[in-house]
Amino acid sequence: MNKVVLVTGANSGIGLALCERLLCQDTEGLQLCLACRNMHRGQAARSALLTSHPEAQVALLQMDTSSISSVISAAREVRLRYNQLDYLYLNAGIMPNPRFDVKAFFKGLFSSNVITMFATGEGILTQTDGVTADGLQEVFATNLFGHFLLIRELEPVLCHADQTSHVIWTSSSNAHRSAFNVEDIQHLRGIQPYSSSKYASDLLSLALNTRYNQQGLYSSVICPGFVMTSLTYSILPSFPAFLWTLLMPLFWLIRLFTNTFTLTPYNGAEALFWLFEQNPESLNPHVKYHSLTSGLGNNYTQPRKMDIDLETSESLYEKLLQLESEVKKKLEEKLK
Ligand SMILES: NC(=O)C1=CN([C@@H]2O[C@H](COP(=O)(O)OP(=O)(O)OC[C@H]3O[C@@H](n4cnc5c(N)ncnc54)[C@H](OP(=O)(O)O)[C@@H]3O)[C@@H](O)[C@H]2O)C=CC1
Ligand SMILES: CC(C)CCC[C@@H](C)[C@H]1CC[C@H]2C3=C(CC[C@]12C)[C@@]1(C)CCC(=O)C[C@@H]1CC3
Repeated sequence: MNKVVLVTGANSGIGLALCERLLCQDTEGLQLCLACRNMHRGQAARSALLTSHPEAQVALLQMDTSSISSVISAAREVRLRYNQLDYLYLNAGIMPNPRFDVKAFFKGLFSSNVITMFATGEGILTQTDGVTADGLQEVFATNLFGHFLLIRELEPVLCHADQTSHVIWTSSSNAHRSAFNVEDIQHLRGIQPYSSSKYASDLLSLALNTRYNQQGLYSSVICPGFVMTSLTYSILPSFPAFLWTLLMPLFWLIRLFTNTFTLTPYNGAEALFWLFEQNPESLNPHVKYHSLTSGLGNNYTQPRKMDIDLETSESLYEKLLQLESEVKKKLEEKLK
């Protein structure tokens, strides 16, 4: 039986590396669906995958996770194309207008927190958020809410009594409880929308397990480590990509102290790939699976307990359900 795998944000970085790794492992038994907001970039990714795996079944799906109508019509298309979805990788993500606090960085360099700073980016990154056409905070809509809506819309192909399905979130070590407020789930009143959205994905994954395990749907979260992609390049916009490459020897050195410097999309996709091979029923809903790379360059996956609780995850879930019904009502009125 072919396994059907849908990946959001599949046209670049960690998402594309995951697709490449999945096809390397099993070209013929997979039906890959690349969900991309930009079809030109999606086409380029599909062509690259088919060049290295000409026999593979790779489909494209247009979806902008920040747009309610786009998610709803993409989900409708998925329901038409497939009877069952085995894996749903929720990987698309943004960190818009990042601000790198140089002063805090140098202060952190000479503190006892230096390893944590390099592993999580804690204390040195803030962002300025935008607002989507639907009136939602952009980071929340893209990284979390669009994906939540997608799961809800895909229930008929994800929930089967006799078969399990696995939803896998690309979260982050930058997901901090301190950045999240359950009274402000969109992070309207803060300067760390990225961290808030990733912490919310950790909470949501737990709530999904509570509500859906009996229907065969399981959810897990991973952290890819620090990976050089367009998302990280944008943190220092005046720093051209080749300068990042020049810094690689320094990063390899740092890797001797923190195995979270996975650096390449291939390494960063390790935990995503590892989860593909696991029985979802055997996984712990309270842990995050980290992609790690040792000083010698060996990749492995390590579970680490998350700083989350059931009560907050349930409150978040209720608020997401409420927002879902509000946005759907608005959409119906617009279509009338
Ligand atoms: N790089 C790192 O160090 C880390 C990354 N992560 C997470 O990994 C995930 C992948 O990021 P990464 O590979 O690094 O970065 P990339 O920028 O390379 O990949 C992000 C992907 O998400 C897509 N995307 C962005 N916005 C939307 C949208 N509105 N609708 C649909 N797709 C969208 C992008 O598409 P497009 O090409 O059109 O922009 C792109 O394919 C993200 O969730 C990120 O938060 C987590 C921890 C560390
Ligand atoms: C010599 C300097 C130019 C080195 C600067 C390094 C920092 C820019 C990076 C150190 C740890 C990195 C990190 C992230 C971004 C870049 C760093 C702060 C993330 C926050 C990116 C997004 C994530 O989801 C988690 C990453 C953690 C580590």
